[in-house]
Amino acid sequence: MKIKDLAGAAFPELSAQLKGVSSDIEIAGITADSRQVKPGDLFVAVAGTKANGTAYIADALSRGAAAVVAADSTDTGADVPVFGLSEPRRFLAKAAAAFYGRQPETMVAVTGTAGKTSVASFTRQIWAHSGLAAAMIGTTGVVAPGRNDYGSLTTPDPVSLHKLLKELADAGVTHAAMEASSHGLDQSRLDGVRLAAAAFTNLGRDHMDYHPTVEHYMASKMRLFSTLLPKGAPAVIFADDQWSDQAIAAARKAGQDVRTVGRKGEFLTLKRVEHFRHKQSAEVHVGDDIFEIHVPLAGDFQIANALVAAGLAMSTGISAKAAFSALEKLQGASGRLELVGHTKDGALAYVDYAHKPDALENVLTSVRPFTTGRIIVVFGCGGDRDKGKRPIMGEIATRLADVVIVTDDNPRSEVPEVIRAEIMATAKGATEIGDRAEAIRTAVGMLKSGDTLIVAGKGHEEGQTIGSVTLPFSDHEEVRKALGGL
Ligand SMILES: CC(=O)N[C@H]1[C@@H](OP(=O)(O)OP(=O)(O)OC[C@H]2O[C@@H](n3ccc(=O)[nH]c3=O)[C@H](O)[C@@H]2O)O[C@H](CO)[C@@H](O)[C@@H]1O[C@H](C)C(=O)N[C@@H](C)C(=O)N[C@H](CCC(=O)O)C(=O)O
Ligand SMILES: Nc1ncnc2c1ncn2[C@@H]1O[C@H](COP(=O)(O)OP(=O)(O)OP(=O)(O)O)[C@@H](O)[C@H]1O
Ligand SMILES: N[C@H](CCC[C@H](N)C(=O)O)C(=O)O
Ligand SMILES: [Mg+2]
Repeated sequence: MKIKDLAGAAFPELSAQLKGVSSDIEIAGITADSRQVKPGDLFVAVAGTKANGTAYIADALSRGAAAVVAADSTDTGADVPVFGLSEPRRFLAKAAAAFYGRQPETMVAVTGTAGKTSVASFTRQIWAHSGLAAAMIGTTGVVAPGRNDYGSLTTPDPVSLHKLLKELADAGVTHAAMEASSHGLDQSRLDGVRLAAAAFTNLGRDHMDYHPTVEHYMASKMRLFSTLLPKGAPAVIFADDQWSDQAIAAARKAGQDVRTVGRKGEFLTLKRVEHFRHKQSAEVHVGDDIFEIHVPLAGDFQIANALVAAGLAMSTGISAKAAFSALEKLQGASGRLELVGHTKDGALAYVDYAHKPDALENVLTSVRPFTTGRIIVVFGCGGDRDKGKRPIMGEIATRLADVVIVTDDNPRSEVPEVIRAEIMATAKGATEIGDRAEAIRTAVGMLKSGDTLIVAGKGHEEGQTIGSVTLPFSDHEEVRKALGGL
């Protein structure tokens, strides 16, 4: 593809700079990582959290880059043009979209602190229930007809993302739901995606290592409405969160068709909810119609997620009736309050991905109504991530559970004992067991009839990162092994 076609109408700033021979430069590929440059590639130098890509222009050139885009145009002395653009990350996304050229025709994105993976997964399931070839892209990876790949980032970098979207479109996928993380939005990872609708779930404390303030965190999330979703497109917003009004205001300001869902929702109004052990039923009003919905999952928050997903599906052509009937067969996203097994006398063991305060609070509150005995929780906090959440989570665990075991999550480059001590500081009466497998065995061994065990923080993850090494580890497997050994 020629660089002039890549720039095209999508990036007038670059088109304006292209003249003469440089506009005919043939681009073989695009990357923002100099180490991945192959001869003929376009290297886009972006500023990151650890390094600035401009420092690697020389490296990219030595590997055969055909052109470079950076924040400033500089003369490299080499026979390769360096185009200066004010927003290289945004260009990277637009260029990747143009380079790969195709995406599933109908795409939606969901943002929020908690519930993104669940909503993306439920939306895919509702579409699939209506016979559509549907996919989801998020924390748990990629799920599409005939495809289930484990993932690493919640929102992939733009080059991987658009390569994936083309693959999905080529494989016949027409509908895709993706997660928009605050990092992804802030770093313009999905600026090249054409969205038919978008959603907001809620805002809580997370990623305060990355965002200087909560307002910055919220503003990053709001880019989904203010910058990415086209004017007039449906914006599905969960109405019962304390940040809902701000999200509604952002979407209204951007001229979108705001559709609120929840108890205060006007598009889908939640009336009555009944919680059972493994399922919930609710009454939902849609205009003048009243529906009884049944969701075969535990956890109050799953009703909220199900409504947001139904709102997205209905905003992309699915009828209310079809959306709600699909909810009856919903499968939870892997590791989201997932019942992994039970003891012989019926104590339940769940694996959950709560790794931030609100999520932990929600999950522990959700299991209380059906726990006649004790709630036992095993959790830790990841290293190299927001340290401020550790004491908050310690307090929540001891307030809402009866037995708390503090263990390791992914310590990464941090000293595990230090992370645990920061949690233990507020977790009065908690037991500390660093080895996660041993912590799970101990907790399972304590279970008596009526108890509920929550192993929180790692959900679907299949490894544990200690230092720079990731060893195979699965909470599911450890819980099953421990239950089997009883
Ligand atoms: C903090 C963060 O978001 N980092 C992501 C970001 O890296 P960065 O921009 O900070 O990179 P950097 O190391 O400062 O380097 C700057 C630039 O120089 C380039 N470089 C660097 C070295 C070199 O030799 N040559 C070179 O060209 C890099 O490729 C990069 O383009 O861009 C990279 C490429 O897209 C990502 O891989 C990387 O994710 C790291 C691995 C990460 O852990 N991210 C997490 C925090 C994350 O994004 N999480 C969110 C939210 C999760 C949730 O749901 O809660 C997610 O969407 O997954
Ligand atoms: N709507 C919700 N409100 C509050 N807590 C929720 C909600 N949905 C899920 N949770 C909690 O958050 C955890 C993660 O859920 P999910 O994976 O769907 O969210 P996410 O936004 O994708 O999270 P992440 O950013 O970590 O990928 C769940 O295991 C549960 O504990
Ligand atoms: N996407 C999140 C996942 C955190 C999961 C938790 N197990 C941890 O390692 O902290 C992050 O990278 O911050
Ligand atoms: Mg997620």
